[in-house]
Amino acid sequence: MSPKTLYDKIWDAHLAHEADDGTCLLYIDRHLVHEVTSPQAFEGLRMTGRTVHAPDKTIAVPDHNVPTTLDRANAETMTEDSRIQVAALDKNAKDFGIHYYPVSDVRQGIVHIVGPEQGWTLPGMTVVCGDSHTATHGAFGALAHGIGTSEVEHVLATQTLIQKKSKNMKVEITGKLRPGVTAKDITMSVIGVTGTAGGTGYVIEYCGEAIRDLSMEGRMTVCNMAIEGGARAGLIAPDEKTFAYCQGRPHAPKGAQWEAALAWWKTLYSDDDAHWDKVVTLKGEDIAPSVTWGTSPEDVLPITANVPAASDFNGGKVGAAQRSLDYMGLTPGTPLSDIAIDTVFIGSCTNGRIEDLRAAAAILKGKKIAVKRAMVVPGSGLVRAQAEEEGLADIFKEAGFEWRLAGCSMCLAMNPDQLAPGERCAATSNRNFEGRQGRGGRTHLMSPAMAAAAAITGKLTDVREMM
Ligand SMILES: CC(C)[C@H](C(=O)O)[C@@H](O)C(=O)O
Ligand code: SF4
Repeated sequence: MSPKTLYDKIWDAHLAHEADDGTCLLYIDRHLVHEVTSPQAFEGLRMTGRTVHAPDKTIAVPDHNVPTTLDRANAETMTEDSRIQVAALDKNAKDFGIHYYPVSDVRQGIVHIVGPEQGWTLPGMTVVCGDSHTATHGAFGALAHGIGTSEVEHVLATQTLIQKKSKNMKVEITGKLRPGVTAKDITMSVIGVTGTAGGTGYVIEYCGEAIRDLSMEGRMTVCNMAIEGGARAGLIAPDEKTFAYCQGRPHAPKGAQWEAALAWWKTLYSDDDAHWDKVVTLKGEDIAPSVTWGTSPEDVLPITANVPAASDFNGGKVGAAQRSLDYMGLTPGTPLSDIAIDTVFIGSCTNGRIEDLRAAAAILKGKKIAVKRAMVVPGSGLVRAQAEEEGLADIFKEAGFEWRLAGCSMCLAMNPDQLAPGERCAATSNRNFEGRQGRGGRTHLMSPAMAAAAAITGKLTDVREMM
């Protein structure tokens, strides 16, 4: 048998049909659904009198539009559009009999946090969702990627997806990370090297000692941003940490089924002599705590660097860099650590898990914030409950953070948590596009520990100075 990558293995195991031109039909194991990209898909089913083919493999949760304030049961705080989308999901989940975690359920949260938490996401699966950050689930060695609304309808109706195979890309992070350097710094640094188009046409497998050393939470952070590097999906081969994370989760297999699953999962790795179409290698020790300065995730630098000038870039990027600098209101040559910020946002499917909250709380313990506002938005109700149990919520509140309910929140301006024009935010999310957190808002992406450090000093800060 010819050697295969992990991606090849999962692909082959799910291939239902291959046409002469290479167009394939893949079987889908898990379909995650949120309120933004599903209303027309369910409407399409209704109009053609179809049902959901595999309701037991279809999981829905509202996340993007939901307010995160404690009074959110009072829908007054929602816009009309938001209310309509959430109400549609409530109705569709009920009408079509799929698994559902409504706003009132403690398990509600960001779809990419709820899936793994509930044991829906497992190694070797194909996982899709009408959402680009479905890449997150690749941390389990699942082939997971975003799909469009018409594809959501196709998967609902058939539990299959039409796909063309991507190429194989290996991103290896060798050796150990230095203190203060996290999964977020890895994934941002990779995009700094490859650019936002470097992964286009590829499925990335992240590997190497620094990746193996990461917790499952950290691995999810890394895979979450594969899409920002242009890749179709990001993957990490499952290992003992993956199996331990999955075992005992509500929807993970049990007993003999667990043993059978485990036997298959243990075959899920890239063979030694598998073919890679592209390879990128970074040394773990070279990665620094990083922040973005511009309006693309590739605009990333170590916190010790200065704001670049447009002339530092070549060709096509000069104009984009100038536009970014203007939008961000930054002067070339300014040390990044001199940039004052107004707001801190800790949350999102990139960094809204318990380990992220622990990392931020460790920096904040006994300190007070020096910014106008700061909020922690746990990625799910269960993350929130655990953080309360561990005393993290008290640390945040005593520091001056707002302690919110779960949702996408200020990751994107689809709910009441938004930046005002010109407001500058240290954010743990994954996109720093113009207007992403609110019209005219300015986003600097970083790790939870770095965001906590920024909250204390009121400016972008090297977390290593606080450790
Ligand atoms: C709203 C949704 C379709 C979108 C996505 O696909 O990623 C959102 O989650 C985002 O992060 O921009
Ligand atoms: S938290 Fe942000 S990136 Fe993640 S699904 Fe929600 S809006 Fe998209």
